[in-house]
Formats: sequence, structure tokens, C-alpha cells
Amino acid sequence: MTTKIPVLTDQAPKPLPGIYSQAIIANGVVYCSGAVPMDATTGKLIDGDVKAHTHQCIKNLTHVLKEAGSDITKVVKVNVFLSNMDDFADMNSVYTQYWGDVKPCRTCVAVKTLPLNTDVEIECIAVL
Ligand SMILES: CC(=[NH2+])C(=O)[O-]
Repeated sequence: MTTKIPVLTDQAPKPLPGIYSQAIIANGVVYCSGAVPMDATTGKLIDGDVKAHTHQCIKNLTHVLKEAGSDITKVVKVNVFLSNMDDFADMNSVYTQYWGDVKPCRTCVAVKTLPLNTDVEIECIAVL
């Protein structure tokens, strides 16, 4: 049987109680929930454009990965959700500043709407 270990840090936005975990560790793999550009302290989306929002999403993921005992260089897969594919280049200009030399696999899709009507949400899978 696989043990599922939930990850919780107050350095990243609280997950909705009873709905999802910030991340789950299972079999040496860290599965991070989608991060939105929310400030962990205020619980509100930060101001700014998709570049600022992309930074905040990755910052939130970084804290969750650290709490799990992993880090951003150990990420193997990323899924990026945009509400407008016109933001693709701006998101990428920030996105490429992270992850180390070997970039993770990635999927990027545009969806109709995202939680709290944000413009970007990013989830990832990492190894320990
Ligand atoms: C924000 C988020 N990860 C969710 O599923 O609502």
C-alpha cells in the first residue's frame, strides 16, 4: 500500500480545508497542487501583471517543495494554466528564470477561467 504524506506550510497559501493538500508525497515523489498568485500572509491575490503573478506562483511552489524536502531543481514536470494564451511570452520570460539548467517537462494550456479569476496557475511534480 502506498503511504500518502500531506505537506503543509504556512509559507504558502492555505489549501481549502477538506478539499486538497498543498502537496502529497508518495513513493518519493512530490505532487504539488496548483499554485495561484496568492500572498500567504494576506490570503489574497497579489497585484500586478502575469509576470508578477508567475513569480508568485513559483514562489509559493518553492515553499511547498522545501517543506516536502525537495526543491525547484528536482522538479520533473510542470503544468501551466493560463486564462489567456496571449500571456504565453510574458509568463515564459519569468518562468525560464527558475528550475535550473535542465528544464522540467511542461504542458501549458489556456483554460476558460481559473480560481479567483486569476490569469495563471502552476502545478508541478518533483522528486525528493
Ligand atoms: C487553488 C487550487 N489549487 C484549487 O484546486 O482550487
